[in-house]
Amino acid sequence: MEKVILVTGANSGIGLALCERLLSEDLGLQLCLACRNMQRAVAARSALLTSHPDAHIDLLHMDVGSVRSVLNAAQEVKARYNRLDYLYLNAGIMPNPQFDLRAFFKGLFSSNVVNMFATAEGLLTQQDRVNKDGLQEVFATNLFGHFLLVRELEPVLCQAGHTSQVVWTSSSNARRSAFSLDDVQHRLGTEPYASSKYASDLLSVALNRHHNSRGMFSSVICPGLVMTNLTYGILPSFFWRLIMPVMYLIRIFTNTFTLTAYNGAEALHSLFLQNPESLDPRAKYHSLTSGMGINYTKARQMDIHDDMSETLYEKLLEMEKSLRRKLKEEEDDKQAYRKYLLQTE
Ligand SMILES: NC(=O)C1=CN([C@@H]2O[C@H](COP(=O)(O)OP(=O)(O)OC[C@H]3O[C@@H](n4cnc5c(N)ncnc54)[C@H](OP(=O)(O)O)[C@@H]3O)[C@@H](O)[C@H]2O)C=CC1
Ligand SMILES: CC(C)=CCC[C@@H](C)[C@H]1CC[C@H]2C3=C(CC[C@]12C)[C@@]1(C)CCC(=O)C[C@@H]1CC3
Repeated sequence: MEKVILVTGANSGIGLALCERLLSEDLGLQLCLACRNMQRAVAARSALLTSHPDAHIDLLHMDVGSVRSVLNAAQEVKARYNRLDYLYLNAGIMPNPQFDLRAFFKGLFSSNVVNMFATAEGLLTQQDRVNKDGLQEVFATNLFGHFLLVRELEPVLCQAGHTSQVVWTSSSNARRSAFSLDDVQHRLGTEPYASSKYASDLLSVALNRHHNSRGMFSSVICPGLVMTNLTYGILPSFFWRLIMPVMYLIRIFTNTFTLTAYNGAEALHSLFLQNPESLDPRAKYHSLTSGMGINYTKARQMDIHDDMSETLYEKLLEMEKSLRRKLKEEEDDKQAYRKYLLQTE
């Protein structure tokens, strides 16, 4: 039977490279590219079909940052497929990044230099905003929309006699000190990206606790530093090209500068080949590239407390409940208004 794979944010960067790699591995896959921009989704599908003309590739409109869009898309998935084997939660944003040049130069001459290049700790802040659902945009896109998607897709992910894999594209930028259970959306801080990625690490552990017994397994990967639209938002592409020789040099010391989307998708691809039951639920799987350009995946333990991951899970369930209630009320109001218009005509 064809394996069914859904990838969010599949129209560019690491998501698109993953699709390319999966098709090179196995042409008998049913790939579903879930994207917010259908024009870019069509272009991505065409590019994949150019290298794999016999591939089965569907498109699905989904804005992971919008509750309504996620719910509609999930309905569509359940109507199209009767089971899902892999769910890659890859879409992500880092809006308005600010690079702290002073901290960078200070870090360059400190003993923390390798860690600074690997994690960007202390170097980046972002400006977030509130979206139409009243949620912080980074939280809504990188975490909550994906959480809702998993919840909605439970019937196709958790099926008797079948295992499924949920894979989060997290980051080395994920940091416990950037996250607070009192402010899970990171309304008050300046590192919403690091916070949302740490939250995804916590959530993955909680999902395993609640769903492993029903055949659903969740894992977390880090793609390393990859040249994509996301990183071109931090520094312009011409600048990245200019410092490329330095980047290859740094790679010798960190192995985290994977640099290409193909390399960055290494851990995603490697998880695809593994039995989900054999994966460590508390590990983050890192895509790494050696100084010689050899790709490999390495599991590292995450900095996670069980009680913290459970509290986040409960808070997300609460948030889901109240957003669903709000949507229902909006729907009821609309219907009442339509009825009123019909009566007054
Ligand atoms: N590049 C890097 O160095 C690293 C990246 N990551 C993570 O990797 C993942 C992929 O990013 P990357 O490939 O680098 O960057 P890209 O910007 O190339 O890819 C991000 C993808 O997510 C999509 N996306 C963004 N917002 C939404 C939304 N609301 N609904 C649906 N899709 C959306 C984008 O679509 P669109 O084209 O419409 O914007 C795009 O397809 C992200 O989660 C990122 O945080 C983690 C560590 C390092
Ligand atoms: C000389 C040289 C290589 C300069 C680049 C300095 C910084 C712009 C980078 C150093 C570490 C990088 C990094 C990221 C962005 C660019 C850096 C800050 C990420 C935050 C990108 C998104 C992630 O999810 C993790 C990356 C960690 C490393």
